[in-house]
Amino acid sequence: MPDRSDTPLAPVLLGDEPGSFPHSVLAERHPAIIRQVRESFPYGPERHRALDALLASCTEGVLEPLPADALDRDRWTQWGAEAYTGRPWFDVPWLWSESYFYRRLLEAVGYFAPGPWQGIDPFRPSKLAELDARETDEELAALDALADRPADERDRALLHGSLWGNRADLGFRLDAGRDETSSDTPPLVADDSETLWSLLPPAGSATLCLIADNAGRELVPDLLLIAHLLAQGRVGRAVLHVKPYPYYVSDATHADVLDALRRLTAAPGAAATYGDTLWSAMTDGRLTVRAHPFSSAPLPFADMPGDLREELAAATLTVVKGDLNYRRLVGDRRWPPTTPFTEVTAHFPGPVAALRTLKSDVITGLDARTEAALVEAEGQKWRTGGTHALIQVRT
Ligand SMILES: O=P(O)(O)OC[C@@]1(O)O[C@H](CO)[C@@H](O)[C@@H]1O
Repeated sequence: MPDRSDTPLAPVLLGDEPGSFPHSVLAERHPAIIRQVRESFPYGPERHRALDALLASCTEGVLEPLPADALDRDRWTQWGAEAYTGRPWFDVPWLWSESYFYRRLLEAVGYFAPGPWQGIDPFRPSKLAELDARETDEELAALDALADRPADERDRALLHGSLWGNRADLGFRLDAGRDETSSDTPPLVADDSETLWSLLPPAGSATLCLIADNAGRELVPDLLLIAHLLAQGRVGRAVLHVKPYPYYVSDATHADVLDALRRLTAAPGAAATYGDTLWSAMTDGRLTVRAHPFSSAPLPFADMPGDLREELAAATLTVVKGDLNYRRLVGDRRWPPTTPFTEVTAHFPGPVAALRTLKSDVITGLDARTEAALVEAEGQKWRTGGTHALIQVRT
């Protein structure tokens, strides 16, 4: 991360503290994900053995190097593999070990190797179930009532749909025992939405990059937001950044975009109109989908490569969705919550907006009163419970 003399760097989050959220992800969530994946398809004995080996490695062992013939081995070396392989999963930066876990999981199910399981997304059954759920029908039906509302109400509804859609990630739901907090504190802990709208004036034909997070019930409202912005002329061109391979259980890939798009175009009522807008925008090049390798890198966005930096620098606004992308945007560190968002995102190549529900410890840009009220009401649970959200913008 570039030097910012006025904001000293906070310590990087590791997973080594029993009782902490990162530790619970490594010690409990990852084994649960392996169990879930094992049940998702009738994998044969070889795949089961590889999943067993990963389970042993990630709970009691060390990070093992990728196979010598892995096509992305050099890329992982550039991303720090030599420094971290051979070390216990709990002792390296949490962002690194978590991201590497998904790479190893795909290795275990044969996602990359030539053969029958190549390219089969182990999370697809749960992603499709979510897309097919009754709740998705209900959310899409609500678009009918929106059609007659004033423009500013529609703007707000679609922005908030995309924001709160982030609450619906499938990995999060694996934590069945996580406490639901009820609190009198406002759901939005920061709200720079006025600034966001000022960057995307009507008929301004801005270029928007949206760095997507989860598929299913998050991606659908993300796509609806993009369709709305295109239809309003607030955006002339949009680029949707997705993951190059299945990641963090429910993160969106290109295949998930196509599933979501089909869901929209096949829906009754207004939803199909949004779907048609997106379909024609993809067809004529106003909407493109990108799967840059760095999208699944175990590194903060401050380390993004030059080509991606250039692309994002040319955007009027980049919207960064979700919790993991927030960690990558501000740096996965124990920042004091009042650390200015504008300073920790100074490295970003252009104007950037974070839309995120709070599901991990990292937080910046709070005012002292908000932080104090949250702590008073909930201790530290507001950081990880997914019950609060933020819209933060750096112009
Ligand atoms: O990025 P998302 O989908 O909003 O959230 C991902 C998440 O649920 O998974 C990670 C823990 O595994 C945390 O970064 C975060 O809580």
